[in-house]
Amino acid sequence: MEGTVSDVIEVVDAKDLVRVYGEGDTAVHALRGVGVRIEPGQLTAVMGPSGSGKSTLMHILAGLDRPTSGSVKIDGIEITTLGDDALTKLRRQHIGFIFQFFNLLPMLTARDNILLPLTIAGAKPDPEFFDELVSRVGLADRLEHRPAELSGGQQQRVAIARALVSRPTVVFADEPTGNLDSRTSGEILTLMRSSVEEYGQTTVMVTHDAKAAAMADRVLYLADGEIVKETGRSNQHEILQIIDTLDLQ
Ligand SMILES: Nc1ncnc2c1ncn2[C@@H]1O[C@H](COP(=O)(O)OP(=O)(O)OP(=O)(O)O)[C@@H](O)[C@H]1O
Repeated sequence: MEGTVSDVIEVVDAKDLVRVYGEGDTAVHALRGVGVRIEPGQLTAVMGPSGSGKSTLMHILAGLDRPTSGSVKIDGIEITTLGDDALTKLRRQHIGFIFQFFNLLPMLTARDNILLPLTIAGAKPDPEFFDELVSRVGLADRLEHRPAELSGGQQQRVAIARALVSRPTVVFADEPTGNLDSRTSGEILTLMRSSVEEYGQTTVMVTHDAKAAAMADRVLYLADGEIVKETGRSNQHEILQIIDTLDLQ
């Protein structure tokens, strides 16, 4: 039967991911057989010590890098075998990005930065959703400012709105609070949590921040290229214990 609950497709379904950088004696095994399934509407945090493979995993799941072997499906589409053009198109349609250093275009206003994914895709914004999004991220009176005229927190809000504006299948965030003070980090995390609650936005976030992980529905812990542990929502005590064990900070 088609369309039954059992047909629900994972937003992200990755199997047996291996990523080796370099060759021979100098080869680095960044991922050693990682499998991840992400269900819709969840905030997943990925934690682990420096060099454990978090960014490598995120880049491969997001189609920014290719695995040495293994499979990644986004919304049921196998992306590891797509050609470059098809992969670029898939990223535009299905994926939003939030980076540690914001990655805004300096010559564009906040408005044009937010609209960029739609502009590139030749799509028109839904004016109602745009207004709602801009007010949710608190930028209604900053839309005509350029990034240099905005604080770090405001720049990250622009980046969040840019990631959400096309209603992507999944948002990947790489240490979104890594370059912000603790108060601003808290505001940004609250905003990311609310995009999960309000818009059902599936989000995967690499983070070193225990507060960020405590807001997640699920936390995956990587060590030396493997997933070594997984915990559920807001189990701060357990998260802190694991951070201690893995010597993350
Ligand atoms: N382009 C590359 N060439 C060679 N080795 C690489 C490359 N990118 C990453 N690595 C290596 O792969 C391993 C995993 O790196 P990765 O950046 O994924 O770790 P991470 O957990 O994100 O670290 P951090 O928390 O410090 O950002 C590391 O040993 C790293 O040095």
